[in-house]
Amino acid sequence: MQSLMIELTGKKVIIVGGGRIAARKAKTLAKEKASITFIALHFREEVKVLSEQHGYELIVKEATPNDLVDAFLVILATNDREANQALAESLSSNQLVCVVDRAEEGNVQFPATVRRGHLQLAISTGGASPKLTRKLKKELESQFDESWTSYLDFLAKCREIIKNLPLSEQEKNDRLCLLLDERYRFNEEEQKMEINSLEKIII
Ligand SMILES: C[C@@]1(CC(=O)O)C2=NC(=C\c3[nH]c(c(CCC(=O)O)c3CC(=O)O)Cc3[nH]c(c(CC(=O)O)c3CCC(=O)O)/C=C3\N/C(=C\2)[C@@H](CCC(=O)O)[C@]3(C)CC(=O)O)/[C@H]1CCC(=O)O
Ligand SMILES: NC(=O)c1ccc[n+]([C@@H]2O[C@H](COP(=O)([O-])OP(=O)(O)OC[C@H]3O[C@@H](n4cnc5c(N)ncnc54)[C@H](O)[C@@H]3O)[C@@H](O)[C@H]2O)c1
Repeated sequence: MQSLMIELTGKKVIIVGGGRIAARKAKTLAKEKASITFIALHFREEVKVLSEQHGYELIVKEATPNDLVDAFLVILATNDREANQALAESLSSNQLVCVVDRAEEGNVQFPATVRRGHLQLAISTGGASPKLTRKLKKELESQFDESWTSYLDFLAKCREIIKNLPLSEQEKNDRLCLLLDERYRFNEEEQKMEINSLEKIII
C-alpha cells in the first residue's frame, strides 16, 4: 500500500455505523471540511454531539448498497461483519472504502497522524499492529514539540520569497538548505532576521 495525501473538502463521505470507531474516524476527518453522512441503526451520544457541532447528517436505518452509490469515501464501521463485507462488495472499484474490521476488504486505511502546522507525520503498520502505531504516535508527539509549527511557517514563507529572487537555481537551493539549520527552529529571532535579510535582497 502507498500513502497519499488526500483533499476531502466538499467530498461526500459516508460513515456506516454510529459507534466508537465511527466517531473516531469522524473526529479524524473533522478538520477536512468533508460532507459527512452517518448511516446507522443507533448513534452513540458522541456522534450526535459531533454532528451538531459540524453539521453532519444522521440517517437512522440499516445501510443498503443504494445508500452508498454517490460516496467518494465510504467508511464501513458497523459491528456486523456480514454487513460490512456485503456493503464493501457492492461498491464500485472507483470508490474509496475503509473496512474497519477487515482491512483487506477495503482499499484505504487510516494512519495515525501527528500534526504540527504544515508538518504531518503519518504512521501505519498496514493493520499488522495498531497498538504499535499508537505507541509510535505518542513517541513522535513528544519528539516533535510545538516549535515545529512556527518553524514550518517560517520555512514556507522563506521558500516563497526565495523562489521569486533573481538567483540561479543552485543559489536558491543552497539558501533553502541553509534554512534546515537547527538554530532556526529553536530561535524565532533568528527566523525574523533571516526573513528580513531575504526581503532586503533587491529584485
Ligand atoms: C491508527 C488508527 C487510526 C484510526 O483509527 O483512525 C487505527 N487504529 C487505531 C487504533 C486501534 N485499532 C485497534 C485497536 C484495539 C487494540 C488492538 O487490537 O490492537 C486500537 C486501539 C484503540 O482502539 O484504542 C484494533 C483494530 N484496528 C484494525 C482492526 C481490524 C483489522 O485487524 O483489520 C482491528 C481489530 C478489531 C477487532 O477485531 O477488534 C484496523 C485498522 N486500524 C487502523 C487504524 C488501520 C491500520 C493502522 C495500522 O496498523 O497502523 C486499519 C487497518 C483500518 C482502519 O481502521 O483505518 C488508530 C490509532 C488512533 C490513535 O491513537 O491515534
Ligand atoms: N479499525 C479500528 O481501529 C478498530 C478498532 C477497534 C475495533 N474495530 C472494529 O470496528 C467495528 C465497530 O466497532 P465499534 O466499537 O464502533 O462498535 P459499536 O458497537 O460501538 O457500534 C456499531 C454501530 O454499527 C451500527 N450497525 C450495525 N449494523 C448496522 C447496519 N447493518 N447498518 C447500519 N448500521 C449498523 C450500530 O447501530 C452501531 O451504531 C467492530 O467490528 C470492531 O471489531 C475497529
